[in-house]
Amino acid sequence: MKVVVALGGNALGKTPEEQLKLVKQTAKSLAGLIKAGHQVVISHGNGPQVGQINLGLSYAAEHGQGASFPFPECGALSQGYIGYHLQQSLKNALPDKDVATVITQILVNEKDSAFQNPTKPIGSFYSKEDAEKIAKEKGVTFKEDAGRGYRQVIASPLPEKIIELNSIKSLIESGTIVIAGGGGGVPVIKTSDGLKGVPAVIDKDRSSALLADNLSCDTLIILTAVDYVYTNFGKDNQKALTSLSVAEAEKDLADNQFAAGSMKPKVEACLSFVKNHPERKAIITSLSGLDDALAGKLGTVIHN
Ligand SMILES: Nc1ncnc2c1ncn2[C@@H]1O[C@H](COP(=O)(O)OP(=O)(O)O)[C@@H](O)[C@H]1O
Ligand SMILES: NC(=O)OP(=O)(O)O
Repeated sequence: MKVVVALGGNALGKTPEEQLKLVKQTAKSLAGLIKAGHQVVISHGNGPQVGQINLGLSYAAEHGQGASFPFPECGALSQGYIGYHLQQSLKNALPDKDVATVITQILVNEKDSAFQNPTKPIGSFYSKEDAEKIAKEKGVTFKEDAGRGYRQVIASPLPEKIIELNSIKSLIESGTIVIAGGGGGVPVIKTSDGLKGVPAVIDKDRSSALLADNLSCDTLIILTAVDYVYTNFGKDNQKALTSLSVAEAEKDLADNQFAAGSMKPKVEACLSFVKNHPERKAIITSLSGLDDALAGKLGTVIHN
């Protein structure tokens, strides 16, 4: 199997301690896959982390402690922070292997309509009242996130091209375990001066699907906080989906079964990866469910 495994930012806990514990557990499952001879590339989200980094550095700047950090720089910091935990945990699980995080830039289109309609939830969850107050004070946008509260949202353009793809391929060929495309990749545009970061957060599910496609993978695994994709999620009649064909997924998407900014981009990314590729499959399950999902006992499998 050639697989990209994407770890959800929201599933990585709220503190460095929680994140390291969760990453360590997942690294054991990933190490098992690698030991079994599969080619595994790892990516991860950064929604809560990039929001916290941005908030903390903005607060410091507002209090005269250094400069404020633009979003692309915050995205790069989040790749280092989460990549460090993954690198350390994988190295501990597989001492004979080399592990490396590639700070990854991903090209987006500056005319992408996403820049006019922010949808990507970042940072912590707030009550409606607090969200309205902060939105007014700071001139930022908040949206309700899948029944969990209100979060700041930022533009989330589509990933078009992975700038460091050749470096990622070279590292894989040398036998290195690669962590890439973290936080969806730092979004950059082409200018007459070369590449330039833009204030946005790419959806890591979409960039993980692009990475898996570019690496000719047969499998994309998205690990999040739930064991399955559900229809009627959160309602009395919610139903766990063990198997989801392209046609079924398209119908459920049209029926608005999957929340925007959370489960919808995951299902769309899996669809884009498997559609018209009968040899491919995608799995959505929980971080702790990876072993069971690989044994076919848990998770939602998206297929043709
Ligand atoms: N139809 C659905 N099925 C399962 N989970 C859903 C659904 N709709 C919304 N969700 C929510 O989406 C969350 C996963 O999205 P998110 O937290 O953004 O992912 P990530 O772990 O990648 O950061 C789940 O934990 C769940 O709360
Ligand atoms: N960048 C990104 O998609 O992050 P999450 O996985 O935290 O949503």
